Amino acid sequence: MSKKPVRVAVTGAAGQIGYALLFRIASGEMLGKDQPVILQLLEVPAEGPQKALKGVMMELEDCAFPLLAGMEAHGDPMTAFKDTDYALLVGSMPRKAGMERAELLSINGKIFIGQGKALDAVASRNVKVLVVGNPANTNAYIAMKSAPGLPRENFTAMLRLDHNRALSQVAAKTGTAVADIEKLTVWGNHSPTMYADYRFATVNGKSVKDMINDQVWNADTFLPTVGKRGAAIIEARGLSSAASAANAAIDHMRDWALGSNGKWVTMGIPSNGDYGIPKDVMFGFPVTTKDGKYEVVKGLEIDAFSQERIDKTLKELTDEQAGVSHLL
Ligand SMILES: NC(=O)C1=CN([C@@H]2O[C@H](COP(=O)(O)OP(=O)(O)OC[C@H]3O[C@@H](n4cnc5c(N)ncnc54)[C@H](O)[C@@H]3O)[C@@H](O)[C@H]2O)C=CC1
Ligand SMILES: O=C([O-])CC(=O)C(=O)O
Repeated sequence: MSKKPVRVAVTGAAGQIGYALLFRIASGEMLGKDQPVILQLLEVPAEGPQKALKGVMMELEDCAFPLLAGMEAHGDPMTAFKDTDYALLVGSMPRKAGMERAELLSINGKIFIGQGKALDAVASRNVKVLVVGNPANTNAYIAMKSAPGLPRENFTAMLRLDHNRALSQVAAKTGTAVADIEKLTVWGNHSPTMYADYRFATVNGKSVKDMINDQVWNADTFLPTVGKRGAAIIEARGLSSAASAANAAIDHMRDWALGSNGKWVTMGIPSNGDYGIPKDVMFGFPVTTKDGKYEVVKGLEIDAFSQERIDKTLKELTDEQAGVSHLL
């Protein structure tokens, strides 16, 4: 018997990430090739974005996806999020060349108050929320704090693009395949302060750290390359990452919903105090996922270099949090 459709809300659905994301959700790449979906699409309630959204929906229709059980266009989160099981909060302004993501907080932060409240009011009580819109960690924190009626662990921020970027850099450096690399993670904020950490990573059981054996490369090449990759894409494309961001959103939601089969993945999640990160800070952690739940990988040794990096990215996040406390 075929499965009951689930409801997937996507905001910023007519934007560039939306365009790279919706077709893959509708084709079953996010929730499985046997899971029908109903897309609940939110755009700004103005003629231009709504018209563009209609165009995207016409194209979705023209794909005749067997798993697309329905789709709706919305201009109000209170209707867009009704009974939704999954919410991908993408809609917000992207940065331009020369900006840091934190600079978007004053523009984008308030979007996540209204959307958090709407999720609180109308979404499924089990809704899984992924915030993509930047600055993603603090926007996710804002949404979580605006939705006190929902479990806090349902709110997550996207660090998966950073995780995937780190995987590709490590694969290139070691001459190995990304698929063979395990136990890599990215700690902290989706910003240049993030700490991509391959100390525990292995390729077919061999230590990546031993294979690379070059702390200068780690500190001076790897970390800046991963940390500033978003800016490098903007510099090259004139627009911020879209297809790779959509791909990471699919990876994040797929693993959360369907499980990571014991593999480590990185998710931005509200801290429970692990590794000394204060409760509720929306922080990138290594997690494993199973049965729709994530669990932080515990007991990892944090050496002095790593602690310094973790402290730096934590400080940035607590500063961002303090900057929005008057809104919450
Ligand atoms: N966390 C991550 O790893 C990444 C995050 N991003 C962020 O994702 C966001 C979206 O990026 P793009 O799709 O490239 O931008 P875009 O400008 O192409 O599309 C954004 C869309 O959101 C819509 N929108 C704006 N406010 C909205 C609201 N309140 N409700 C619903 N829709 C709204 C706009 O009308 C627009 O269609 C940006 O903040 C960007 O910085 C981008 C790449 C990676
Ligand atoms: O850098 C940006 O502004 C977009 C983004 O978050 C990324 O590509 O990592």
